[in-house]
Amino acid sequence: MEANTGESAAFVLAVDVGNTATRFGLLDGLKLSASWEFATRSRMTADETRLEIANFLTMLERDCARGIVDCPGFAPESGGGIAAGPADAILSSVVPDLTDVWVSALTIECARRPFVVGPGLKTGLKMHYNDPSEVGPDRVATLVAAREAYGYPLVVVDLGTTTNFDVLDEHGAFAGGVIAPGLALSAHALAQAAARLPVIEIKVPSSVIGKSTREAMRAGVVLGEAARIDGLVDAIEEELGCKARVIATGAHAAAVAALSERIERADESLVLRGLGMLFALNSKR
Ligand SMILES: Nc1ncnc2c1ncn2[C@@H]1O[C@H](COP(=O)(O)OP(=O)(O)O)[C@@H](O)[C@H]1O
Ligand SMILES: CC(C)(COP(=O)(O)O)[C@@H](O)C(=O)NCCC(=O)O
Ligand SMILES: [K+]
Repeated sequence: MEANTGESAAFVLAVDVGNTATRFGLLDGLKLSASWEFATRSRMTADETRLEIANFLTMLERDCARGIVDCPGFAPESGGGIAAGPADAILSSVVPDLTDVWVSALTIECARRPFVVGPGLKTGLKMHYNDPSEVGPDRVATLVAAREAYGYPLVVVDLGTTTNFDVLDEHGAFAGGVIAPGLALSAHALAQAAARLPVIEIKVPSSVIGKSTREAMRAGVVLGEAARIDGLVDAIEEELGCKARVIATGAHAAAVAALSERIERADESLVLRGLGMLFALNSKR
């Protein structure tokens, strides 16, 4: 097998393994041309993982041919597609049990080892965490893209399995952050702990004073999340000693951004774009 020489292929496959969802991105340089998401399973064989990669690439070829995805170089008729690549990949996994299986599958599918975000990979980000190896690689990739797009000081609120806040200080360094239960997790915790509380769908309630069990729970979970974000952002700014821009990302970003006073906008593809930037940074000689 070829070693990863840093000689770049035309396309880079980015993989973001989250606790709830796994995302693929097809990167054409720093441009995210296409993405695809599927539910993370707690156990997957290397063969099943290869199948997910193959499915994504096959679907991309079809979508390019149909003009659904605008990535001309990936279309088989222009010499792109599966036969031509991608020969390079970069992985972020916050599920340690799945990391090895993804590395094996990507190594086989791309014929060289993928870059893995973690200790040893250049990020260009100064980390003020007691043990920087503790920081989730998704947070690192998110911040790399967010810093480029929005500058600093900055707070990125990632509304996924957890609601985590990633803070860039006035020098653009990772100052640390906050990890709180995510929206679905909060809703499930309520249902699990109290016999009369149902599992609710995450939706914005029509009023903060709930007139039914479900509406009251939605106020607690969804409106509560927005209030928590606004309150914590104020506290973060106080501790930083300066004002910061606030961007939301993750599955629930758009819904919560609309409810928050402090979130300026939702930007869902930060992790995948950050992976593209990290790939570029590390494949340069
Ligand atoms: N197919 C799905 N299955 C379960 N949860 C989903 C699904 N699609 C969206 N969600 C919601 O998205 C959240 C996960 O968001 P995401 O940003 O993908 O997180 P992660 O990066 O942690 O996997 C879940 O907590 C849930 O509320
Ligand atoms: C904070 C996280 C659980 C977020 O994961 P996600 O919600 O995206 O699945 C993940 O980044 C993680 O496991 N981090 C390690 C702990 C830390 O960053 O301090
Ligand atoms: K998250």
